[in-house]
Amino acid sequence: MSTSGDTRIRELVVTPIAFRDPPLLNSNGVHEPLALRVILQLVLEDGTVGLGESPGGTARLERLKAAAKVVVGMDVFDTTALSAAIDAALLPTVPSSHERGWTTSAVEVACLDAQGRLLGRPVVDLLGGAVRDHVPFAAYLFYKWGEHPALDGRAAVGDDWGEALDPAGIVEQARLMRQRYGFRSFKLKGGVFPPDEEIAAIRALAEAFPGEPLRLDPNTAWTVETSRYVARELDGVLEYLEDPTKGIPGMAEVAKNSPLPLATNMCVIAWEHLRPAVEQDAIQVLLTDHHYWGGLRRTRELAAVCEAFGLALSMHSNSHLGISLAAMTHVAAAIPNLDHSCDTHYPWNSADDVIVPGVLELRDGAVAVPSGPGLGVELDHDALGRLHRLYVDSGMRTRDDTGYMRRIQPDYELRLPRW
Ligand SMILES: O=C([O-])C(=O)C[C@H](O)[C@@H](O)C(=O)[O-]
Repeated sequence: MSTSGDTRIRELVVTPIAFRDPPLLNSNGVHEPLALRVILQLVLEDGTVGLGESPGGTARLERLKAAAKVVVGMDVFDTTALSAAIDAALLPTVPSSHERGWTTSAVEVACLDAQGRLLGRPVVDLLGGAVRDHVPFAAYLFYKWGEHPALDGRAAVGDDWGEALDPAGIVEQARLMRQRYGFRSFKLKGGVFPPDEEIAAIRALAEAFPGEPLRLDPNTAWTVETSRYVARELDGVLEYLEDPTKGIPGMAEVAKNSPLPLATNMCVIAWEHLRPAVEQDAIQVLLTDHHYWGGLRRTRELAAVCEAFGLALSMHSNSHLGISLAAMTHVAAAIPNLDHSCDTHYPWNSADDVIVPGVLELRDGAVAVPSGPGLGVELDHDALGRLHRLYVDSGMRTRDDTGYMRRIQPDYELRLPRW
């Protein structure tokens, strides 16, 4: 452990990868057979390497490559200056601060991993220390097909989760999640079937898992009126209702009469959204996500802002691998006012991870905070190479749930709100 070496950044290696994803349904369509991420290796002059992970797709990949040019020669401990430099480089072509946040966040995580390795301390210690040694996660339930159908000469691709297209299927999926990972709270991704069918699925879950926290997230598939109806029907059954309708004003309309707290990771996704959301009392729970809130330290700051305004905290996830799970776990461990278990897609994707197995385990519905230096996880270079080749060979460059759905069901129409 030493910081007496040269802590300037020599290189940021940016590697796009693809990994297997099941046919999970949502209000935009269905997950494709592959999901995309980008893996970062931040190499310091003294040879220390910090890891980061970002959602993939051409736009995010190109921005990370632009960031890689900016960071060379800067000090890895200078994260404020690093984020400002990346932000300034992206500003002319990326006007949205939310969009720029995806890039600065991924680089900040790699910096904190490198800092932790240099200091011999886990990242959570750089965020103020752990207030919990295990972070609780919720089982992320999806309506899903039993397999990706045969397409373009490719055979059908099944998995060991099976089909879930009705309340019984969702309860069965929840039982498997409980059996395999011990989850003690459940989130259902809705917006797929008419609201009464999704209400029935939530009631079936409540009966199968009495007293355990439940959430429903239709990703803005409903009108204000439908959202109010569902909130009334599920009063006393859900811990919160997530993004039932679009936008801060729409959510505020629903919140006026909702007996349930409303949560979001869609209408409050950047600092400038906090003020109107609070003024209009549009949400009661914010799902943080370090991937777009500017990194782990900014997420810790966001938690303090939420505390000041009486907003409860949960955590959002997208299809991700172990570097992201480690980062999510460290930051969640450092937030005193984390009121709800965090979301994670990890059970759907962990078979294809890029980290050496053994550190991150979902057990009893929680992940133990890694105690090794930095994020506490090591890169599996063979796995990275394999998943990079899969990316190159697949030709897939952007996520397109709607386009994929249309190829399978040509009459599929994207409508938000749908009901
Ligand atoms: O909570 C959310 O909105 C998400 O998790 C976004 C994801 O893209 C989810 O909808 C998915 O994986 O289909």
